[in-house]
Amino acid sequence: MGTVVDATNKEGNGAVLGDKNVTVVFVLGGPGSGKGTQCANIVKHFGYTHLSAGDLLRAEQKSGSENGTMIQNMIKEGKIVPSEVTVKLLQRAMAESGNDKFLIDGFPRNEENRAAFELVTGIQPAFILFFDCPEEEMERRLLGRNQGREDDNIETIRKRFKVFLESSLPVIEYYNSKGKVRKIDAAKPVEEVFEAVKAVFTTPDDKV
Ligand SMILES: Nc1ncnc2c1ncn2[C@@H]1O[C@H](COP(=O)(O)OP(=O)(O)O)[C@@H](O)[C@H]1O
Ligand SMILES: Nc1ccn([C@@H]2O[C@H](COP(=O)(O)OP(=O)(O)O)[C@@H](O)[C@H]2O)c(=O)n1
Ligand SMILES: [Mg+2]
Repeated sequence: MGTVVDATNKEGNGAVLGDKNVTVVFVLGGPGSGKGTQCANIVKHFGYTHLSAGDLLRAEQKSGSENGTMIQNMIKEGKIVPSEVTVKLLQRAMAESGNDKFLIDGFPRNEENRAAFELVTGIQPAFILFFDCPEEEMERRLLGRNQGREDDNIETIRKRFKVFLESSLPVIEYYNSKGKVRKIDAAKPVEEVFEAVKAVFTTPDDKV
């Protein structure tokens, strides 16, 4: 059964994706678990469009939007931006992509994100790719990421870990109870992690 995405474009001119059937995979895992890295690989092999909620928020902040200062403050504190903002950015990016298969990376990060996306788009994810990685390894990766991000400092990293445990893990548990989580050992080298990811995307049940 298909899902109708009634996405609204920048000018608010209504349905852009029309009645396209869309497939959404949520890509979750702690900060530094390798979500962005693996999404780039999945895009090359499986024809998905990668939408990183964090990247969309950073772009919105830099574009001088009225929400710019709020977004910057939330990111600096490792807090989760209200869903109203993030869901709109995701909807717009989906509509503009022209694709019908999406990896939504770093979203939903809390129950509010999850419920708002479902309510507004009516979309249920095909499955959840969960990158499981110990905190020490994630910390090491974030401190070495070198992308000039304002939140990759030890103070903010600790806050992001706390938010992950308190707000994001319960969302993963929610989907796990529905049998939708595909858990990957993300502590291994990039190529090995991708082998496990490929297996998920080529398993018949999940061939989407
Ligand atoms: N399997 C891995 N082993 C070692 N380093 C990794 C691995 N996956 C990603 N990295 C590195 O760790 C950092 C965080 O990865 P990234 O994909 O940005 O994670 P996330 O989007 O989950 O925060 C980057 O510098 C990336 O190059
Ligand atoms: N759904 C989301 C995703 C990110 N964010 C914000 O953006 C920050 C960076 O998210 P990200 O996904 O780019 O970070 P990583 O997990 O990739 O390191 C988060 O710590 C939040 O402050 C958000 O508010 N809501
Ligand atoms: Mg990322």
